Amino acid sequence: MDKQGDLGIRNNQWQRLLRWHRGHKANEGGEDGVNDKGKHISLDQKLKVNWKEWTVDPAEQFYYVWIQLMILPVVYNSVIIILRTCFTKIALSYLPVWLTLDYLSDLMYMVDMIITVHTGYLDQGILVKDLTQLKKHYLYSKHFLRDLASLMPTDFLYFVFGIQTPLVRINRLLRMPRLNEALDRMETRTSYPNTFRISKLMIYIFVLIHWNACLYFALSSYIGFGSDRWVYPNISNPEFASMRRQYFYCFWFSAQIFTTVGDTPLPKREEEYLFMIADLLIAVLVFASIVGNVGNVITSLRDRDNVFFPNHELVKAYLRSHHISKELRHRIDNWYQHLHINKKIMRENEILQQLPVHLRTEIAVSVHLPTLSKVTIFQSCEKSLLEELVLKLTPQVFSPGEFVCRKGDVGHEMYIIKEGKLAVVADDGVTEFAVLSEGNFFGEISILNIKGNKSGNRRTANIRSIGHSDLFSLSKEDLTDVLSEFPAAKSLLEEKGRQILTKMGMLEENGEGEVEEAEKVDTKIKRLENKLEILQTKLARLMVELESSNSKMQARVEQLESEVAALSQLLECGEEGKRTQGRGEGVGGEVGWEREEAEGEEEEGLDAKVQKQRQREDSNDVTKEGDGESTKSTKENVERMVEGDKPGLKDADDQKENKNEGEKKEKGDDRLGKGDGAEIEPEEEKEEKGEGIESGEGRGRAEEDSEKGKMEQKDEGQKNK
Ligand SMILES: Nc1ncnc2c1ncn2[C@@H]1O[C@@H]2COP(=O)(O)O[C@H]2[C@H]1O
Repeated sequence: MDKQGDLGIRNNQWQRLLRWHRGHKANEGGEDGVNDKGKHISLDQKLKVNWKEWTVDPAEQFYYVWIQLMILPVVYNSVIIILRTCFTKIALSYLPVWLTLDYLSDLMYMVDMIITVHTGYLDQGILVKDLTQLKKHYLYSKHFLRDLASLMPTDFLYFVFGIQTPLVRINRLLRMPRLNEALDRMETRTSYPNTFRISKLMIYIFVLIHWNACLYFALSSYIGFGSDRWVYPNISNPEFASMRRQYFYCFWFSAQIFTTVGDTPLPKREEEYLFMIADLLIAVLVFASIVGNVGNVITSLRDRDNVFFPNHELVKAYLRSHHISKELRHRIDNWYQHLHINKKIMRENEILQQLPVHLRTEIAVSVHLPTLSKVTIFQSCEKSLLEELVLKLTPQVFSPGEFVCRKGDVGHEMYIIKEGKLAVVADDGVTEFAVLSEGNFFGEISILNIKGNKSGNRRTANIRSIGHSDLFSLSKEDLTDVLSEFPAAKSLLEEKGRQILTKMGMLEENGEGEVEEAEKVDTKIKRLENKLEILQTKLARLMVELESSNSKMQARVEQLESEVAALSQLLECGEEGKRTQGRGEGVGGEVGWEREEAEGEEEEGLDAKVQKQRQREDSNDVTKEGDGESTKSTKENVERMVEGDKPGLKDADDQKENKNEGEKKEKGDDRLGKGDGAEIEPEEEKEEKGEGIESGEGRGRAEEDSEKGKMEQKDEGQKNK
């Protein structure tokens, strides 16, 4: 196992990947990068800028730095303008300083406009860098108007209101959105977003208290210093005369209103009441936002901890409720403690889940590369495979004395040692056969299906963690995936496993033959499965064809039905003509009516017969789709049936003249009964009789009936004689 590190060092893809990663880092961080051809790009070359075509990428560092610088003039203006306006003494005492700072901030505002006009913007995800387009984009935007208004030379109003009124520069506050942009960018970049958020909130509250303090002083000056307990005390009093005292008193008063809501001197005048009401309303909001923000920060810190480390409190409560032994609880507590103290992050995949795969891969490569580069089997893997592999590793931490796997267990994963020492121990748990350390791997034998392995998918040894050990586990499925694409690594792993198995005497000699046989069977099964799949596809296709031909046949049957209906109508007409004739001849009307009924029923029975016959033909002749045979035969049958029935009817007509009513009725009923019976006959019987017989039977019976009639007629004639 220790020799693993020496193998395959040359041509090591991991090392190359590591070098590539480091090179990447150097390019990102270093002043002087190394270009593709390996030549150094000098700083001079980098600084050679074509100013006419100079544009700024908002994602680059220069823009970030500039926008951070812009925080200064914006904050300066938002704090100092109001201060100088309300505290005239402060304004006049440091006038040269203020004027210098004023115009410096104006200069920065101007430069900011120039930079903004050169800053590219994204159009459909592509950075626009064309200067004419950039100018147009900025000049027609509302930002330009705002920036222009913030830089209007309102200082000329000093000539009207005097130098002690810096309020004329209040338009400089229109650049506040730039401050927000800068803070937002800072928040996304900072490593401590919660601290940053709290600091930002505190700065906003500070500026608010500052403004309130300035206004309080201005209101006190307007009402008269020291005129009541609420306003600023008399400034002629030396105790309250100094500029510092003036400002600090006002700031304290203002902070008192905002924080200890209501615990301030009672207002005396309406102006004071109005000021207090406005302040108290704002104070409520400030208080709410402080509580809300701090609450958010605490929650997000807890969330972060919960994602980084599993929730210990919950587990503790669970263990308590289930009366788990003290010894086991102690072990669990130690495990948590180890994770927290050593900042072991177990849920990497969950934490990085939101990132796109390529970024996750890069992170995984940079975090786990040093460990994996020490594992021999992966040293000659292709880069893409390694990247895939690195995403499949799951970190696991084991405490001292804990068993990672026990002999005889079913193996589901293999392990790579990141840190720590583990021992291959005998069943007594003490006798050590081997010690595995960083960069070694184990647990592969039971998941590799090594030919001739007597233990099958069972663990061949006990593995115990000597101290705390950090492992990566790789599931059987993931390993199989990777190895199926990388047979060299597979045979290396198998070879190592085979060596161990031979040492243990757990490798069967003839195992290979059996395994080969098993493989052959496997391939055969696979082939059969493939064939079955093909057959299934063919069957599906045939079913579709059958369905389409069925629908065609149905359409045809309908057409034929309509034809038969037309034919029977024609027949009816013919019969009716005859009947009228018969009636005219004085034949009994009742007999005629009964015959009509019988005919009607017979015809109905005929229609149904034809339909059934066709349906049967349909089902028999589906495959003969389009050959017209079935249609033809159906037509013929229908015609035959219609014709076959006719003589019967004719004969019956003849009989009517000679038979009495009762006899005639009986015969008509018989015939109907026969027709009905044929209809309700079970399908199997009909099939047995055959269609030809069925249609011929109608005819035969009619003929029989007519013969009978004739014989009876003869008998009667003889009797009469
Ligand atoms: N003598 C040994 N030396 C090193 N590793 C071993 C030894 N015996 C067993 N192992 C490892 O311990 C693992 C236990 O589970 P597996 O049988 O899956 O795979 C085994 C091997 O990777």
